[in-house]
Amino acid sequence: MGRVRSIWGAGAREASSMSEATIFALSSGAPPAGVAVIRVSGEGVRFGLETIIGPLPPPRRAALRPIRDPRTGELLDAGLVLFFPGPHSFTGEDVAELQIHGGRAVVAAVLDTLGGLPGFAPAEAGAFTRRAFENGRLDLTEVEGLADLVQAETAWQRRLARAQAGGALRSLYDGWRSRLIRARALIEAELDFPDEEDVPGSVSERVWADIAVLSTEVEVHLARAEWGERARSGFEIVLLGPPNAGKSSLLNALAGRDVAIVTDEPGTTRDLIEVRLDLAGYPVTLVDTAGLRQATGRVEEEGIRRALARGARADLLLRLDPADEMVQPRSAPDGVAPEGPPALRIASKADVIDSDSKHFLREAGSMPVSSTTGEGLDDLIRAIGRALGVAEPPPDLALPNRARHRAGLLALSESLQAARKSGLALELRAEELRRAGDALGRLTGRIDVEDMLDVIFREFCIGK
Ligand SMILES: Nc1nc2c(ncn2[C@@H]2O[C@H](COP(=O)(O)OP(=O)(O)OP(=O)(O)O)[C@@H](O)[C@H]2O)c(=O)[nH]1
Ligand SMILES: [K+]
Ligand SMILES: [Mg+2]
Repeated sequence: MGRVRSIWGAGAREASSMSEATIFALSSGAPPAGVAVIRVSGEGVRFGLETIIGPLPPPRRAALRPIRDPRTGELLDAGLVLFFPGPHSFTGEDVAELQIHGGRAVVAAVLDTLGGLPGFAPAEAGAFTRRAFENGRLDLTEVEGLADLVQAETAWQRRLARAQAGGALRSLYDGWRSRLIRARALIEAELDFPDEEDVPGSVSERVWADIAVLSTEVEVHLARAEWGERARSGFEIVLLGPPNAGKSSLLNALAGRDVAIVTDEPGTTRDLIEVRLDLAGYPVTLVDTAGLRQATGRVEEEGIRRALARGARADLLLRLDPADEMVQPRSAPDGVAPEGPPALRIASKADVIDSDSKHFLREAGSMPVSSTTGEGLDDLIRAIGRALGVAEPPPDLALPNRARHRAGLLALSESLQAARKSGLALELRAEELRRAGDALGRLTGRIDVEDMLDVIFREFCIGK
């Protein structure tokens, strides 16, 4: 006991000279779980580990250790301990991971013990990643990729996030940056020594040729932003049609579960009903709505108003009409559907018509679908992919995928284009190249990003 106390006291003095707290957090999911991973980062890691587990394990090698509360000497748990000395760690600081049993009381006791160590403080959301960024282990695009990877729900979200966290955008942008630096150096030389023979005109020509190529590469990359943003943040698809067209049934069929109430009563659905779906790897919000008709009461009227408003800002509409009525119209089709978003026309309840009628409907541009038998659902999912323009993924996964990227790339592209104006004085063209470099620097977080950091790191969960 006495020995433990003396270490405690020494640590407290050490901690007061530390610039930043040693942070710790439960990095795995909420207990109870089979295993819990607690992560610790900062100058106090060595001291903290020695205090609660005894001798440090060799770097990057898992070792089974008892974990004790130094205040009482009580054995809290035994678990695998990993030590990653800085700077070659996730944060760039000394890092430790404790893999312990994932029971609530075990996790609580170990967190409480860590919190009792001098200079130790619970990590805020994103704090580990923020240190990794500040220590130059990650650039801003990799940080964003990690945030997306943790949030990814669908295959395309995972692929994009994995590529970006692994440096796909970083290496592209760093490559562009090196080319810009080289171009600027050559232009500066020409500005400094305008009359010298050793900066021949052909050098300058090559510089501008490469800037032209770079400018095209940026344009091509920027053109993929829409794809990237859609694959990352998803689409909204709204079901519209007359009462009893089978909208709620189709929502349930696509969701694979019983989300919305289905009855043979027209006017069953009144509120908007949303489900988040993974449609062929893309995140989709599918919205069921009230059937469109002359409303019979205030509730239904409001339901229809909401249906139309939501439909008007959808990425895609699914317009349903019962197949038998499309083959033999009994009433004029409703004319109230919103204009604007692209729409797929669906002939619902296709199980009640014969194959000649289906052929006729396809020819007329409708897709026969049956929620009862599942017929036509796979075709519908493929058609949705085509209608949204995501059916053909771009050849690589280095894709701009958020408004921040789009804005930065636009600034970059504009500066490059301005720099290429041959009528402009060389000084001004050089200045535009400098601006292009700044735009890239903001994209990767090398410069001028303090104001954006809080926004970006807020996306993280605690322990990451
Ligand atoms: N045979 C057949 N019947 C269907 C199909 N889809 C829906 N129905 C039936 O059609 C009726 C209406 O279905 P809903 O899904 O409630 O239709 P809705 O468009 O949501 O109706 P409202 O919410 O009232 O606007 C129910 O009796 C369903 O069982 C289908 O694919 N085939
Ligand atoms: K109904
Ligand atoms: Mg319904």
